[in-house]
Amino acid sequence: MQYVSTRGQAPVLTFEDTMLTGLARDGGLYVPEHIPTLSTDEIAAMAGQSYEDVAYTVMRPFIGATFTDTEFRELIAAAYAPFGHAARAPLVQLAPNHFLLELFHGPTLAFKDFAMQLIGQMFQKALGRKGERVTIVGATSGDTGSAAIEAFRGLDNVDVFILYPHGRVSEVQRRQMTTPTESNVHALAIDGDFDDCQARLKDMFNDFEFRDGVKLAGVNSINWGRVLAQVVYYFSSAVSLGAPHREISFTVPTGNFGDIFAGYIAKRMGLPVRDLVIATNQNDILDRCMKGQGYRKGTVHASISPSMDIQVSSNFERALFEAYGRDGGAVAQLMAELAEGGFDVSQGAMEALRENYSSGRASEAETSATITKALAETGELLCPHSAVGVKVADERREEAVPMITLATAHPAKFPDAVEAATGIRPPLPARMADLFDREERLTRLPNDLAALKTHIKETLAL
Ligand SMILES: Cc1ncc(COP(=O)(O)O)c(C=O)c1O
Ligand SMILES: N[C@@H](CCOP(=O)(O)O)C(=O)O
Repeated sequence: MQYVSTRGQAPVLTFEDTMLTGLARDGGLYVPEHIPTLSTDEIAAMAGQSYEDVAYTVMRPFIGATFTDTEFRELIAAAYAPFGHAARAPLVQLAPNHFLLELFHGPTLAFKDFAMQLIGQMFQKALGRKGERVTIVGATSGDTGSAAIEAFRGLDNVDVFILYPHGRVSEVQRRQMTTPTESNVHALAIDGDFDDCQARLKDMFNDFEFRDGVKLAGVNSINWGRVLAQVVYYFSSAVSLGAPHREISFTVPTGNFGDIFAGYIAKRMGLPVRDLVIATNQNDILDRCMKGQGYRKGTVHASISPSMDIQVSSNFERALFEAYGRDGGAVAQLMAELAEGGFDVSQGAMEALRENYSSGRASEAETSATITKALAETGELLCPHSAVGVKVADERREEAVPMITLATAHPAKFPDAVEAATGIRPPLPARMADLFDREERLTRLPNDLAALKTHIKETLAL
């Protein structure tokens, strides 16, 4: 399996090089040159299998010769062993034909652990074999950063720098990033929003002298391995509700578009997905775009679902690449227009997008009311991101087709919003009970590329 850039001008790479490279050198994102399919029998055989076995079947066709079958099975087993639920991604029923996919039983209590724990294993194996060291720089609105730090803390061949927007992540998220004591972990509080952090990260990748000098690697969903690992739970959950013999819809709380794009890949691989619903908070650029208003950057407004406070949605580029018939030149042109403020999606591409995705948004009041209502009616305590999903799913779901809403984080990561809506302050799991007693370590920096590069180089003593 080879990987190509969404902008068509970067070298074609293997899975291993794609994983270790991060952003393509033309500024684009890597995608598989073709999307493999699974037969109905192969999908049906997943019923009753362990999450790990489903993961192997779904991801194996994308890995090529990077790992042997045995190695890959071992990496998967090690990745999911720390999860706090035997099913890894259990489904609970909210209402007739509406199910919640709990993706928050990993070490840092968010869906990011599904991919990050596996990426951590794959990086270690690949770097150990090559005898190489890399510098991971990540941008986070809260959850990617904590998951990345957990996956890479203490490793010999990796330094990890995480840029998060100062004052715009929850206290639990911040402490997950600032309290690890390992010397290879560096939490950087940036004076800006998540879009600024992600833009500076992409600037670093596009500065080849810096990129090559520090051996830059990325673990945001820029990295194809992140998207790939998230495809698995679409299969495991759909099969447990009767796929491939019936259609299933999904609603996905969306910010950077990595998670829902993984759902699209599952569909292309043969899973009978009827609707993929993009659920946004008040930062609703994607919902506006799907409603035909073009893709135009606005100001990021802080919300009670802070991990989705994103306007420039990185993986939407991958969706556009597919919608424009895999025309890298067209995507490069759109991204140049985005840098100037935004663009209109052509009619043909809009139709292609609407064949696969629909959308909805939740205001702050609607999100809060959904947390209250879900507790009263189902006993489920939702995090605000999952509540955005449940609210939009309730508007979109059809009687005859099961709807699965992705619950992307544990309510204890956002205790203020949950307490305001329900009066209940959800406790952290026992293993994190002392999180608020641990000492914090962080560096505050301006939203300035030169300052960031200097800080990283000085920390690495380069
Ligand atoms: C809790 C939570 N929910 C939803 C999202 C949105 O996911 P994506 O960025 O893959 O669209 C994020 C951030 O990515 C998140 O941390
Ligand atoms: N919500 C994310 C934003 C980064 O998304 P990613 O999937 O590209 O890593 C976060 O929690 O950091």
